Amino acid sequence: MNSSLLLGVAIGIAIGCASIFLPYFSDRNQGLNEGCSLLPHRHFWLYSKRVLTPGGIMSAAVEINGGHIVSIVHQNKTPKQTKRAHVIDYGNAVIMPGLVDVHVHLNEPGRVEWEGFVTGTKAAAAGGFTTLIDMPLNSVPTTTSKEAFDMKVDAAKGRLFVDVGFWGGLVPENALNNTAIDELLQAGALGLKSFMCPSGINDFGQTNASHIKEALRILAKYQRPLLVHAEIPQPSEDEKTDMDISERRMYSTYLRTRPPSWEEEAIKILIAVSKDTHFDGSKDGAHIHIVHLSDSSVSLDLIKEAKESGARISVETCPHYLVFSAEEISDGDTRFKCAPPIRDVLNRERLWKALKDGHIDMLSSDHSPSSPALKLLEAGDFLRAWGGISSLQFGLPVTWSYGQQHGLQLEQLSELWSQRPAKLAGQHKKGTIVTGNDADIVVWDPENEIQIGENYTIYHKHPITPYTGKHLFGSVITTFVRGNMVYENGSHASTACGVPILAV
Ligand SMILES: NC(=O)N[C@H]1NC(=O)NC1=O
Ligand SMILES: [Zn+2]
Ligand SMILES: [Zn+2]
Repeated sequence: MNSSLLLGVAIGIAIGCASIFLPYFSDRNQGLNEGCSLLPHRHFWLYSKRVLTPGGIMSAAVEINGGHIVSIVHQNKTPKQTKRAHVIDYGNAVIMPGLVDVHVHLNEPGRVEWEGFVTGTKAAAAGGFTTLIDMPLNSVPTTTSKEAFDMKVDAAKGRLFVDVGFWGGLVPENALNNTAIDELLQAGALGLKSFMCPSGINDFGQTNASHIKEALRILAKYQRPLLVHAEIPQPSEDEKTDMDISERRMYSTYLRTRPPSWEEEAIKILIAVSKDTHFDGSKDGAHIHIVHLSDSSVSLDLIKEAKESGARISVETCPHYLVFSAEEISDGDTRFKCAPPIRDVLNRERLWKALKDGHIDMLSSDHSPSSPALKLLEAGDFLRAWGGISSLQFGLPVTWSYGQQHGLQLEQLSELWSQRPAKLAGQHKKGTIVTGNDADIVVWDPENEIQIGENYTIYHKHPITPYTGKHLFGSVITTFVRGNMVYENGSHASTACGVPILAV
């Protein structure tokens, strides 16, 4: 045999072997970045008797390849394991879209002692969240310029266990500067966020109607939303400046300082502003999203009316407004301090009704922790403590457990936590289990009982939370982000392979 023939035979054998083993190799290795996933496969099937799809909950197998959902097969049996694709049979556990939280304060760079990309996204993964959208405060600098935005994205690289997008900040300093806003949006901000009252952070000032109107003009062009903390301080008759600590410890004092009229006034102005946002003949208009609605009375009625008359307005509420009530908050227990405040039981029950009836579009955590000292737990001073509740990891079991008592179906819960928030953030490949979408999935057991406490690992930077001691239903088994198994039963992937999501 001459040498060229020998070479030909050798190549032939090599190709033959490769084609026999190629499917196996490609499954194990193609696109697989060591450490990103607890599962050494890129091509696999997830099977369970309860897969939540837009067509309902069904017994099905979901095929995942290269980070995407490539098929969904309605079947009553687990698929056969092949050399090409690995199969995980989750039995009766629920397979549903990973949760998307559009309102999280990760506080990095600059205030990593409050929370951070690593701790926050590990908590998210353990709670079944696959995408977070980070607020432009309380990091240092606040995300109000292109430079600050680029710093934020740089700080996030290699530190994310789930995917994270970013809202830019709208403040008086940039609101009337079209170039600055353009640059922020071109850098990749998914939309803007502003406050109509003091934010608690010095370099994030409050905006007025003119600032908001000017920003909406630019946002409409990009078709990205403006998120607004809708409270405007109202003059009050019993405003006292000389309260002693015993008065400042009372929850009723704090509640009186931020009445529903603050929310009402802001929402009235936003509705008025939103009426004419069809700038330059644009037919879609700008989108205003009201964050963390607490008042379910006049404020909610105003929103309902505006929506009925065609305004492009959406609204979120948070688990703490749905679970707790003013009546049960002990004086001095500043773990419950947030803004707007948690109101009475009647208010809470009306929020549930609005959620069930579809008047509230989505849920978000408003996870806004601080370092423990700032919560002033010892003094219990409600007026001076940091306002913000730490809760990111518990969103799913909390809203499922209390939602069940209020007749909320699993399909509705998934719309509120995944489908609608993904849409708000412009993430059309996320939020639903459909062919072609990112394989962002949570597998969980809705019947399993847990207690937030000693035997429950909290991954937030600080464990301080008003949910401590709560008995809940629902435990997360596995979380997949773009096909990477980033969390399973108490373990995270060794490498942080979540990516910063930039608007294009
Ligand atoms: N700055 C900040 O995170 N504030 C948040 N905390 C809170 O309770 N409401 C908010 O808007
Ligand atoms: Zn807010
Ligand atoms: Zn917030």
